[in-house]
Amino acid sequence: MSVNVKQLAAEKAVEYVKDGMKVGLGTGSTAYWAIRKLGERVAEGLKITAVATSQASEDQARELGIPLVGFGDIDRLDLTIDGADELDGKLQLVKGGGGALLREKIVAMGSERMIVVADESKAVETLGKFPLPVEIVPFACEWTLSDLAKLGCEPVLRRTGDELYKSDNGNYIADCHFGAIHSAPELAKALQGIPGVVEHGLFIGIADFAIIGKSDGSIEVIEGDKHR
Ligand SMILES: O=C[C@H](O)[C@H](O)[C@H](O)COP(=O)(O)O
Repeated sequence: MSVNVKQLAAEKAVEYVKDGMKVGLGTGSTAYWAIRKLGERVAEGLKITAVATSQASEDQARELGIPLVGFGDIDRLDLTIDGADELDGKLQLVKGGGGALLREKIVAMGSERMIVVADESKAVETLGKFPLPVEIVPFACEWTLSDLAKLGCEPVLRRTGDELYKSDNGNYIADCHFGAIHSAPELAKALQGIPGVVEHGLFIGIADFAIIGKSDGSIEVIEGDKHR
């Protein structure tokens, strides 16, 4: 029987959730399994409150009866569990394949701890094979795309069918094909200098550790280089 590596990693991470915790719910096909498991534990009596990083995760949590709170009702979270599109040995991440990077970054940075859950295909030596998602405002997006291209990438506006994709925040996502990213901090700084950029999918020094599910049924833990 083949192992569901995403489920394996996600369910391991949920073991870190304890009674009374305020939890950030990630987005994507791996976070989905974490939310599902949390729903089971809540049904068994686990007492937590949660915030979600996307409409999809919020809907899933609500269906499962996970108690959701507004951001005005809490200041910080204890733990966020979220997926990643790529992660390297320093636990620098590329996120945003599902378009949720802005909310994910707000939630992860407002958490005492962030656990990344992923399958082994996400662990890479050098970031950049997965095009870096960058959330940009629709206003003057052509200029923003041209500023992004000057950083050495080919930016492509994400689409859903014939329509331009819009994030939960009403913004566009530019998928930026940089190739190998040799200095993520330098690139992050340059991206932050572009006025039309709302946020980018590089998560540096944010995650505490990653739980990687492997097809042989084992898990690997990668410790982060957290400096926040
Ligand atoms: O915007 C989406 C998120 O950053 C996801 O956590 C990321 O794309 C990984 O998703 P998945 O677990 O589906 O590969």
